[in-house]
Amino acid sequence: MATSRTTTGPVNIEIADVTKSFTLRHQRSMKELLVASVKGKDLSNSFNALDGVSFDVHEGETVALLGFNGSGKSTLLKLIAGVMHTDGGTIRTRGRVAGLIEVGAGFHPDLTGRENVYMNGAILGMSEQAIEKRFDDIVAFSEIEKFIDTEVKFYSSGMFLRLAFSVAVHSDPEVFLIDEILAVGDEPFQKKCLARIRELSAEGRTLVIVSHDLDMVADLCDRGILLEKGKIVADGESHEVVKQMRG
Ligand SMILES: Nc1ncnc2c1ncn2[C@@H]1O[C@H](COP(=O)(O)OP(=O)(O)OP(=O)(O)O)[C@@H](O)[C@H]1O
Repeated sequence: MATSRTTTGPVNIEIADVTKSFTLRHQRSMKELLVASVKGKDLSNSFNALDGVSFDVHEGETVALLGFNGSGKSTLLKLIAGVMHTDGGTIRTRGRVAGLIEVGAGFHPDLTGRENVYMNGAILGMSEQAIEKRFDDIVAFSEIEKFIDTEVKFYSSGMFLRLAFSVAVHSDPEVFLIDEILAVGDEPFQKKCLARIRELSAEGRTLVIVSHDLDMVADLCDRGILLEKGKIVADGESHEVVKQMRG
């Protein structure tokens, strides 16, 4: 069960009135385009994946981003991670942010696991000495010792996850963002990751997690934020918000 935590610490993530829109691209025939231009009809199909989203996350909070498919959870996490930019509003983060957003993202396919650990560690703000010092621990946690000198293009998605998760937790992040990807790990590794995530949370790190495993995230996180069509419709104790989501 999640324990209740104080939310009066410093703000780690500040999200103010964020909007993000995407354009749906349809194949159009020349005739359709011609008719539309004569009639002055707009065929572009832009929609708001996020629409005026605002909330703060305080240091040490554990937050589950909840919502059905397409509600905007991953988009929001990508914006917080800085791998995508907002169309409106602002996002500010404080401290080192480590994001596990897409399996294999940030890894270079032609480099070996070892080379990617160094590259990824540097991207996450670790010095070369810090990576050297933690290298053996990183590899041991990932349990892919045998493949560490293999080019990662030959890795399975579970092996990517193992290495990426291991580098991220050893980079000592203040803010840890995780999107669904734990699902590609096998059960023993998922359990090990969850135990490590619980340790990070007990140490007072800030976590924001997206998962469709509602019972797992509700237990892991104190707070749940429910998105529906890009808007926040509930923000409260995680089990309560999951209950609301399930109707
Ligand atoms: N790069 C993109 N280009 C166009 N549309 C996008 C892009 N990324 C996301 N979308 C759209 O934005 C909406 C929100 O997507 P997002 O991936 O954030 O939802 P989600 O809540 O994470 O969904 P899921 O539970 O299915 O993973 C969806 O309609 C999706 O199709």
